[in-house]
Amino acid sequence: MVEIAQDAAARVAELKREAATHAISYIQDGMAVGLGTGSTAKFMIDALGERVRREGLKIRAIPTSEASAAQAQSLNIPITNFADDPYLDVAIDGADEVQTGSLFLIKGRGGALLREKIVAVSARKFIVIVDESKIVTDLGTHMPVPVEIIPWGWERVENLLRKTGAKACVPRRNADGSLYMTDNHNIIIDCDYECIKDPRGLADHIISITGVVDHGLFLDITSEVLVAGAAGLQRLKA
Ligand SMILES: O=C[C@H](O)[C@H](O)[C@H](O)COP(=O)(O)O
Repeated sequence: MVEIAQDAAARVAELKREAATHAISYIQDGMAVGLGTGSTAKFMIDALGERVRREGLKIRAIPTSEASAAQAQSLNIPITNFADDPYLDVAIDGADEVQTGSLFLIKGRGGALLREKIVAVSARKFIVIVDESKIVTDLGTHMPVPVEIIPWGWERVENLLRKTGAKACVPRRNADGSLYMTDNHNIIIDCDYECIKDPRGLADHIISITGVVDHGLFLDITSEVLVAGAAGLQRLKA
């Protein structure tokens, strides 16, 4: 039983690596690049670091989390900022769910949704890299929508989030029971909708709540999705 689970996890990791490896072919000398967060983005940053090392690829990067920044620095990928690079040529990131057709996403399982969204909307091209298990017909099927909120008065915001149609709203916690803190020193409420029929309406409702900083619905942002699956690599375009 344990071995079967390990095999399945290894297969998924291989697919993530495949999507990540294809994505870095979009990156060329001189580009400013957004670096995502999570296990798929980690493969992408590793592969990018390898191109910097072997080919002398000259790029500048804005990472979407402290973890991705540390990884990029360890691989000698130069870091830039929005003062020097207000627009990025391309950003590459993973996702928790991708809706077929619309290419709307749920992101933020790793807690990096806010910086990820800032980077994604600042990029001329936003490339999403996933294994095929992330593709859904309706958002919310497998994942809750993470909502980043300021810590002060969070219980009030949680109450209001329950009124957005969520079946459950759960503050994210660390293993020791303390509230999980994002890199921006905010907290996250995971809202489970089971099946989101009106993503735009829901996004508008959530963002209208004072105290909400942002949410993990990424609508009308994605340029292309690279999906690695058993049958090979598929490119979904907006
Ligand atoms: O906050 C985390 C991000 O949105 C990740 O990109 C997302 O959770 C996908 O992560 P993974 O590539 O590990 O499945």
